[in-house]
Amino acid sequence: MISIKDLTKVFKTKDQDVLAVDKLNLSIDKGEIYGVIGYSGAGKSTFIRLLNRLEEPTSGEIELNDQNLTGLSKSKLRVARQEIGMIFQHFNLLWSRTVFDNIAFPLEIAGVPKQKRESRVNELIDLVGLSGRGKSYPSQLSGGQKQRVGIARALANNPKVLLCDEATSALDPETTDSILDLLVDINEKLGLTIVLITHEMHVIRKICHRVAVMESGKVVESGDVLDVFLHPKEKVTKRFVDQVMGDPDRENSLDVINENYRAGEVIQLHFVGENTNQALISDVSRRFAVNVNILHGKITQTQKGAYGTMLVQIDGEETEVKQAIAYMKTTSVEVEVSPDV
Ligand SMILES: Nc1ncnc2c1ncn2[C@@H]1O[C@H](COP(=O)(O)OP(=O)(O)OP(=O)(O)O)[C@@H](O)[C@H]1O
Repeated sequence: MISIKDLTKVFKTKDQDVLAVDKLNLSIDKGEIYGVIGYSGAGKSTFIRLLNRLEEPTSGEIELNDQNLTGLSKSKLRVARQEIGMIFQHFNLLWSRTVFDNIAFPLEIAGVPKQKRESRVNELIDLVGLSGRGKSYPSQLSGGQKQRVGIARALANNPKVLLCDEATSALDPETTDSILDLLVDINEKLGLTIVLITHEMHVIRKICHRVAVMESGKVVESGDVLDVFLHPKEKVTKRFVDQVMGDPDRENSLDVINENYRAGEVIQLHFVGENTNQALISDVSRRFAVNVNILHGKITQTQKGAYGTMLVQIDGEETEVKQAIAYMKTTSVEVEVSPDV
């Protein structure tokens, strides 16, 4: 659906050239929610703005449904852009227009006749859960409601792709969740492809099917969200996974654990599925003469199912402990022996 090849953006400033996006390659499937995560300065905003040519690429190609966006003239680009909606961190609404008129704006530009416009806007207002608020002005709305207007406006011309530029970063956690639920809802109802950028792993965890991790303008790691949670390869990815799974007291607790549980081995299990770990622990206790003590654990839900980590102490005769760990490693549960403190 979207194919990005060697996409590069260099900003030329007075003092220096800044390589914001560096030969980035990515392929995004129709109907998926694709998240791009990275710390500040990684190049995420530049990347997403390149996708609809709000920013002109220095080199590389972007294909949307086999149409090369990078080669299009201004007039053809205007038409192609109707396939791509976008929402922003600070909503970018027109403050002097009502909710209804904000949503109608792109339809006016596209030359949709008044009557059709009205029914489409009303449909969109219902879709995003703003029924009865059509006559309100943006200043009379909460942050979450403003973003709902942004979403309705972005969907007005029936785009195939929705780009989300840190769409929930200005919202509190509860409102963030309600906007993320709305994005999943429209992804499922309309089969809309969503590309989002964020610095919050919670957003990736909650709604994305796949994720790419960006650092210094490049994608350093990508894959299915659950896979990335289960096998993060890069240091930066591990830090993002820790945003969701990490316990603020983990370091202290590991110190204490290492002090207090000197016998046997302390291991960390990473697993997919709610019950996988319980099944494994009872299985191991039955098969081997060991005690399994659960020290700490956390399970979180992703779009593709549950992911969890658990810290356990395996205690018993050395050979039994070794055999138990060797057995655990043959299962679908990922085993990390002597996790870092
Ligand atoms: N218009 C510009 N002119 C010059 N340099 C720019 C411009 N826009 C972005 N950059 C630089 O490009 C790099 C990537 O910035 P970008 O805003 O894309 O990162 P980001 O991951 O979105 O970070 P943030 O979340 O802080 O916006 C940074 O070094 C930034 O200073």
